[in-house]
Amino acid sequence: MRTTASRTLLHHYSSRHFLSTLSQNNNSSYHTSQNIRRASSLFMSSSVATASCPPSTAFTSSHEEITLLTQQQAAHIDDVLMETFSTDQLMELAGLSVAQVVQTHYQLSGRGDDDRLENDDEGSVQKIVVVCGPGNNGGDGLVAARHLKMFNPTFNVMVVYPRLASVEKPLYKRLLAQLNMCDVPVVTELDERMLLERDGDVRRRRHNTIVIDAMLGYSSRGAVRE
Ligand SMILES: NC(=O)C1=CN([C@@H]2O[C@H](COP(=O)(O)OP(=O)(O)OC[C@H]3O[C@@H](n4cnc5c(N)ncnc54)[C@H](OP(=O)(O)O)[C@@H]3O)[C@@H](O)[C@H]2O)[C@H](O)CC1
Repeated sequence: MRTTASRTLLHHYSSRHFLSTLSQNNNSSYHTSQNIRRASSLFMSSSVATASCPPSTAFTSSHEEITLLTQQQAAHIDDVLMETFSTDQLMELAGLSVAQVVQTHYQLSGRGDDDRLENDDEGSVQKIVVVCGPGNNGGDGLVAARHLKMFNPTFNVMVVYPRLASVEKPLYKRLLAQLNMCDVPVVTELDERMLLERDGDVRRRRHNTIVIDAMLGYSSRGAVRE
């Protein structure tokens, strides 16, 4: 029974990532998709997800109904998966799927030959900023940034990693080396000017930046601190 549930959970792992993030951060920058809704119903029908606290529902800005997991439920699902899968594997799946949902939702297509984004109108996306915390949730963000860049090298992706210096684990060192290989800049502070495509180019200021919140997952404790 546990193996079957485990397989279902793994298959939809990344969608859980979205769900738990949404439940923990009311101001999450993530948007939902049909995939997430489908995954949520699968989660809730799995024996692993039947925790003492029942799941709740919420609506996104586009009025899609989604199921939310509590911090405890999300951690429990990871505990079950960690009996069989490594952190690297789960992180890779979570980050890849975040990248896929962002690309699909925002219909990102990269730049045309003339160094402009295709469909360069007011709704186009100029930059993707992934803000990463010091834990595994931040690791998911590092993976998502890499995949977005690999989907299309012309995507303007950057990582903000405020506690970069305190991250000692070999896993994070590898993830950072991979970002370096892919030419994704990693900074510890976000300077507002980084959000502009070109200094002094007023036209480009109107365009959008996607901010992916990968700061805190289910191990978040108390009020947010530096
Ligand atoms: N099986 C797994 O573990 C996997 C989890 N995944 C994702 O990772 C998160 C859970 O990861 P975890 O490392 O346990 O923790 P977090 O990323 O949520 O954050 C822990 C760090 O955050 C700091 N922290 C905690 N509370 C606060 C706060 N209020 N303000 C600022 N900083 C905070 C904490 O810092 P300390 O100073 O207390 O050490 C930790 O460093 C899970 O949600 C999944 O998204 C992966 O997908 C892979 C598998």
